[in-house]
Amino acid sequence: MGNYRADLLKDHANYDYFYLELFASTTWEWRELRNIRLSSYVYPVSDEAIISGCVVYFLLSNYDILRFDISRQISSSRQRFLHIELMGTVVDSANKEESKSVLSEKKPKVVFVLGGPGSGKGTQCANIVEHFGYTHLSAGDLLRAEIKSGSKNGTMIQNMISEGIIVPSEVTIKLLEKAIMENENDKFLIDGFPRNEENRAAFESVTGIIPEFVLFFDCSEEEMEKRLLGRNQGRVDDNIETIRKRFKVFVDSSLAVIEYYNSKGKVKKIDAGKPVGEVFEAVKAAFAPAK
Ligand SMILES: Nc1ncnc2c1ncn2[C@@H]1O[C@H](COP(=O)(O)OP(=O)(O)O)[C@@H](O)[C@H]1O
Ligand SMILES: Nc1ccn([C@@H]2O[C@H](COP(=O)(O)OP(=O)(O)O)[C@@H](O)[C@H]2O)c(=O)n1
Repeated sequence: MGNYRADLLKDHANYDYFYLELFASTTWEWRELRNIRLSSYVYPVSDEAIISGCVVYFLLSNYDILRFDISRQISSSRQRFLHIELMGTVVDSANKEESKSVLSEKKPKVVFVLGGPGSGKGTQCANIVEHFGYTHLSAGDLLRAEIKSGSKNGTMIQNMISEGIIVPSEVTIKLLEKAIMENENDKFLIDGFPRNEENRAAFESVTGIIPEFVLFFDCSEEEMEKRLLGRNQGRVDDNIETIRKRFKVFVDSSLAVIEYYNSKGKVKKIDAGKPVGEVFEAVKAAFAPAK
């Protein structure tokens, strides 16, 4: 059981600050815990905590469990520290092993399609399917279908999409694996995944799949915002407040994935700010066999 504050100090990445309100039924007082600092890579999965005595447990998006011991709040004259510990990770190891063997037998060819929200990933994937015979798997569509199916993860996924937060990898990877296994095709466009380093590393280790290449749709926020506000598909996250959060998540978490694949020479960057037809000309060139 590591000390979470110590972990955070080692990590110089971005932090997000959370606010917690607790009702002390003995004193009938609300206690406010401000500025709970978590690395931006993780988020509380839901606002439901498990409480036992003076200890509050939260499940985080990377399946770590965060433990707050309210009775061990340390005060100094200027600052108040909260005693926070990381409790270890929830891992579905049996399932991981099973899926690895199944997918590694199939050995599908995979192209990741990445880019900011509204950069035109879905639009161009439809064109690629028609011209190059791939099957399109949109991570966002699979998650939305999971909500509709009434799955036990539905509420958690719904909350995270409404906030523009990235759903834990285990959930998304299972949906992708299932979709790949259920389809006879062996060529897949995976759109909107991996969206952070956790997504990327977990997908590689669970499935053993390395993408052929990564198509990156590069587009200005101004243009993406205009497109999302005009998309009109009734999506809960296509409102200005959530759009801004999604842009932040893209810059803070998703760009790192593109940089990783760029360092491996796998990124094909497309200027996605142009009209649909022009973007598709560039996409076609990216799929053409190298001469
Ligand atoms: N090149 C483009 N120029 C103008 N509008 C576009 C272009 N590509 C897509 N769109 C529109 O922008 C919106 C977002 O596109 P979409 O393909 O759904 O993006 P993403 O899958 O990256 O979120 C849609 O309404 C789509 O019709
Ligand atoms: N790999 C992924 C893909 C999407 N998502 C969630 O689904 C939302 C919508 O993703 P999307 O790919 O359908 O849409 P865009 O944001 O690209 O327009 C994201 O904001 C995330 O909340 C996720 O958690 N993990």
